[in-house]
Amino acid sequence: MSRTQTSDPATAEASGAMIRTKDLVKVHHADGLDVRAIRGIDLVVQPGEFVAVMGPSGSGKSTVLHLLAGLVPATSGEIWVRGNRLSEMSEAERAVLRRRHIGVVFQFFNLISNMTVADNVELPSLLAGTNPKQARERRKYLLDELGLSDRADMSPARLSGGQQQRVALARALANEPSLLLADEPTGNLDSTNTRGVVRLLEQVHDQGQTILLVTHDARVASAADRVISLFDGMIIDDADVRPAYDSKNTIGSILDL
Ligand SMILES: Nc1ncnc2c1ncn2[C@@H]1O[C@H](COP(=O)(O)OP(=O)(O)OP(=O)(O)O)[C@@H](O)[C@H]1O
Repeated sequence: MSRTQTSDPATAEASGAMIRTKDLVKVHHADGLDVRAIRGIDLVVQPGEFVAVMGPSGSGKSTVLHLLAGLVPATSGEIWVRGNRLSEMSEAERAVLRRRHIGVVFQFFNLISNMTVADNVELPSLLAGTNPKQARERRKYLLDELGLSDRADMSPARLSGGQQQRVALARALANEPSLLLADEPTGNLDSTNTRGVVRLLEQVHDQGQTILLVTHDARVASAADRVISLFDGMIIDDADVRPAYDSKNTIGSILDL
């Protein structure tokens, strides 16, 4: 069922959307060239939704995530996250919004190599003022769920790309963010580890957190409530793939969990 007609930004603001964009445009400037990466996106994501963003290489998926995380400014148009208009916030205010409410996993994991895996995962909780015992328990739970408990005391620099990617996901989820933004969280993973990540995303979703992730993997997209297809910087399809807020139905059988 196409739902592009129902994503009305005006309605969404009144209904407390987690994400709202209006006429969002992003032009990258590089080597004297202008690349129109995002060409007018109106998007509404409600709290608790699990949204997968798909599309061919270069269609603008990563750019959308960076914009929503407030890491790059829009060329024109507006973005609201949890009702905060990103363009009206300072850099520092956007950093606070991310630290308190948004977990981000990008293709470059930005793990700190002179800290252990455990410390990397605990850091966001400690920065947010969580007590150390709780931060440790949350870290243990996440690393266990992602099959990384035996790597806790190592430097991330000594892990494989797929392991680093899972550490980055654990770090993003440490604070139980109300919004998870993830770029290809299973891109480097074999099917066993993909199942582990999807299982964790299902749990996060069941707890009511909002997820917006970019994926090329149809198995991961099957876990979502909604799949948005980008092409040439525009949304060309926006479809409910299963009843919203019913995350316990088909994914188990699809992934043979
Ligand atoms: N920092 C940048 N400077 C210049 N152009 C950029 C920059 N980042 C992205 N682009 C261009 O913007 C367009 C969209 O890129 P983006 O990375 O968002 O696509 P994508 O759908 O995530 O691709 P992929 O699936 O390959 O990661 C591409 O044409 C890309 O070359």
